Amino acid sequence: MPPQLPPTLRIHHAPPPSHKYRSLLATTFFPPGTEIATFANPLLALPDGPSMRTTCNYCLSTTTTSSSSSSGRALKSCTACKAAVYCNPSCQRAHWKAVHKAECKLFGRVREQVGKDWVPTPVRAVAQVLMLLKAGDQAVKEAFGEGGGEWELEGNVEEFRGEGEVWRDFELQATAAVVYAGLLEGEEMLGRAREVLCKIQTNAFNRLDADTGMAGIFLDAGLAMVNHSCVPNAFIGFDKRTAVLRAERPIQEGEEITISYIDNTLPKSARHEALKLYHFQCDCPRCKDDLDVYEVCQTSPDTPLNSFTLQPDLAKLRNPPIYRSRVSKAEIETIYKKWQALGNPEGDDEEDHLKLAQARWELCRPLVDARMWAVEPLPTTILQLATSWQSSYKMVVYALPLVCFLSTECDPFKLVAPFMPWRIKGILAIVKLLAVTGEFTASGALATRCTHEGLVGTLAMADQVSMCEALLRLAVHHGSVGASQDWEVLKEARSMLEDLESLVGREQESNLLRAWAKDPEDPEGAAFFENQVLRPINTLSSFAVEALEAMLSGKSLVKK
Ligand SMILES: C[S@@+](CC[C@H](N)C(=O)[O-])C[C@H]1O[C@@H](n2cnc3c(N)ncnc32)[C@H](O)[C@@H]1O
Repeated sequence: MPPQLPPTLRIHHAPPPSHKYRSLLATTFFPPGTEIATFANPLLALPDGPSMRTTCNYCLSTTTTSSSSSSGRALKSCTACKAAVYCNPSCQRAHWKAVHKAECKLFGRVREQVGKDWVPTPVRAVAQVLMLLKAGDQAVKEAFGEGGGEWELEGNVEEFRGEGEVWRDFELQATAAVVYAGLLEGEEMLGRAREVLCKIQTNAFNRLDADTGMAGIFLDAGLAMVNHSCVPNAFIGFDKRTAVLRAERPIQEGEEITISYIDNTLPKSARHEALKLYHFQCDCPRCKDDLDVYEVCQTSPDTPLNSFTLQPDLAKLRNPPIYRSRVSKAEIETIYKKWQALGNPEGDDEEDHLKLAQARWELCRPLVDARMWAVEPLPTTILQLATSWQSSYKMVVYALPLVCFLSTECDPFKLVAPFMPWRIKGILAIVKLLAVTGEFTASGALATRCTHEGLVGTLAMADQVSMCEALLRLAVHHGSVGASQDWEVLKEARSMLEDLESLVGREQESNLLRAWAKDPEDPEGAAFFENQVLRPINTLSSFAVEALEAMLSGKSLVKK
């Protein structure tokens, strides 16, 4: 079947000298959070090479062990190649029909030649395309064939060819794909394989899984027409084998739809470095005026949506930190470059991790002094520490102020729309830690697990169950807007909320929170949220920086 575009979208051809070529336009108005289109029949959808034994190779649902799927059932290997795995027979049949029939023998060749049972993702993707072209697949021919048809993908081949090292790497990968696909290695075939690889690099989206972090690639000929902006009006979410394009901001009928190909909250030079892969000069407003996250947030049409969030102070979202001018944009670029150059520690040595965290924090010092919490690399530095503390016996309680801080002082400025999946994940992180501290509080163990009196006192006074319920109501509300109903994080939030609602003896609190969730202006409900949820979360958040400073300077936490 030739590719088809959903009726909510149309293609616009930009006249020269624009290098944009084609773009996607909306055929109707989309309010923030609404679904623009789904893409359920991709040309390519594959898990990342190393995770192909723990991910269903057809529907791409993930699992943490090789022996059990997320539903508790074992993933079954293809009996012929023993490399591709599936969560059920219908996924296996569908994959066989879609591509595995052509690629199954590839894994035997790989095993024979390099002794592995997986292939790097781009190599497998190119091999799949070459085999589908050979099999005469119509949609793949239109996207990858030569002849400049309407659906032929942009490959920026000449630009890639001009990049010495990148091109040499492409040549190696293309050769491997041809060999593993069992095709004849003539110059024509190798040339075709290189071109396919250029098209995949330019048009496939990284299928980053918000639940597991595992990536893979996804390529749909229609979705591939969407251009980039560092202040996009849309974003893509993945639900197994389907990509969903959603509005991030209001989109008018006839307006171009844009997404961000990269992490658009990084400083300008880091964004441009990441965009090099796509060979164009970004001239979006964030790039033109070198706006930082606070400046983008200030003018975002989505700011009012935050009135039902953990940062409902819209004036704060519209006013950047007062000391912001103390750190110039050039200084931020330098900090970011030095921070990146620090790299990652090898191995699990605690000392090495601590030293690196100290060096990162010291580099961020000017941002800390200017209270520019949402400017990278500061939020990532805090997130890395929060993540490692969450699983540390000694530090788990101290992770709580950090995640509260990220959800109140960093995320709302970086990702203004509250339904963005990473913001919802941040809220769930608070709930999970409150479940731990709630148990410590109930069993009397809190004071022995934490020496910070302010933290212990706040938790002792707080109604941690109501805090969890309010947070879950926020997560369920925004998760239902910005993600699919099958999103694991949303399902988890729903089930936790059900458990809390069924607790006896807290009907009054639950009723107040239900009233607040239905109408955030409800006076009693709003007052309850303000006093019992927002206030303790802000207090916890206020301990984050001192906890970080104390821990990173090797002091135990000062008693307050
Ligand atoms: C995924 S494709 C997008 C569709 C593309 N415009 C086309 O007609 O095939 C990515 C390529 O589109 C172009 N592109 C994307 N965003 C752009 C932008 N903001 N300005 C100029 N070109 C852009 C670049 O050539 C990039 O490599």
